[in-house]
Amino acid sequence: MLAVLPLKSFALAKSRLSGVLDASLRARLMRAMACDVLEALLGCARIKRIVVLSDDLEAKKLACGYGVEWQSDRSVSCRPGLNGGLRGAAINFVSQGENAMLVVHGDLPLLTSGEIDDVVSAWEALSGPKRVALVPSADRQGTHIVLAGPPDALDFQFGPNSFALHAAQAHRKGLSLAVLNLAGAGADVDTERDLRRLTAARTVGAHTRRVLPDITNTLETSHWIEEHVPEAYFER
Ligand SMILES: Nc1nc2c(ncn2[C@@H]2O[C@H](COP(=O)(O)OP(=O)(O)OP(=O)(O)O)[C@@H](O)[C@H]2O)c(=O)[nH]1
Ligand SMILES: O=C(O)[C@H](O)COP(=O)(O)O
Repeated sequence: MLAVLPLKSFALAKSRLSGVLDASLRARLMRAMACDVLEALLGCARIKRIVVLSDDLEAKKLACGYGVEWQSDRSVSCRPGLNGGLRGAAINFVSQGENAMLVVHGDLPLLTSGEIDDVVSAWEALSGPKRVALVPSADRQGTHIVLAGPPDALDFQFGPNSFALHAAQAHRKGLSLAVLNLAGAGADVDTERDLRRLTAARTVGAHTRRVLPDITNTLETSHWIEEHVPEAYFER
């Protein structure tokens, strides 16, 4: 099984956390989560090929360090963004004879090799020429994992409401579909609320766990400021 880990530039990642974490801590967090996801993929025996898809040279270095492949968005697609890059990569994988493609997002620090294995098993249990397994976010708005066979079976529609869009597309195209609700894979890190959940979680990946003390400190400091420094003190 081929797995693709798409990564936006670490310096630009997690922009929705810019109100709570500074740029350097956001980049460290994203890098750590990507390492944990890569290690979960490497720990799953059924994953035989891993490709990091990113225009970021730091992500390229990370891929090389783990001995996995790297492809740039730009080299596989002229359409910018996550969906364009994944579509271009999928078309190339079809021409290379790959029969399926597992897309796993990089901001899933609770993901385990066992959950990846569950997704592959659910997909393998489907019948029909075109099969798709989806793992939605815990709130069922986003999609965190897609396993599509053949790789171009689904047009990727990551963005707002992506789970409903992916499921509706699969239905419209007559694809066999499996949906898995998974605790680790369902938990990404986009908002301050997600960060607070992450600091309280028990089974966080080892790399992300090492960044948590600094995140906890930052959250506690901003909480202290909110409690003790009245809004009126801030210059407008
Ligand atoms: N290759 C590639 N990966 C991307 C791109 N945009 C997002 N990703 C990756 O797709 C996955 C899901 O991304 P998001 O949840 O939107 O994360 P994000 O873009 O860092 O978060 P925000 O900046 O807060 O929107 C993560 O692994 C990202 O690194 C892109 O343009 N190209
Ligand atoms: O579906 C998506 O676009 C991404 O996975 C982000 O999902 P989210 O809504 O859980 O952030």
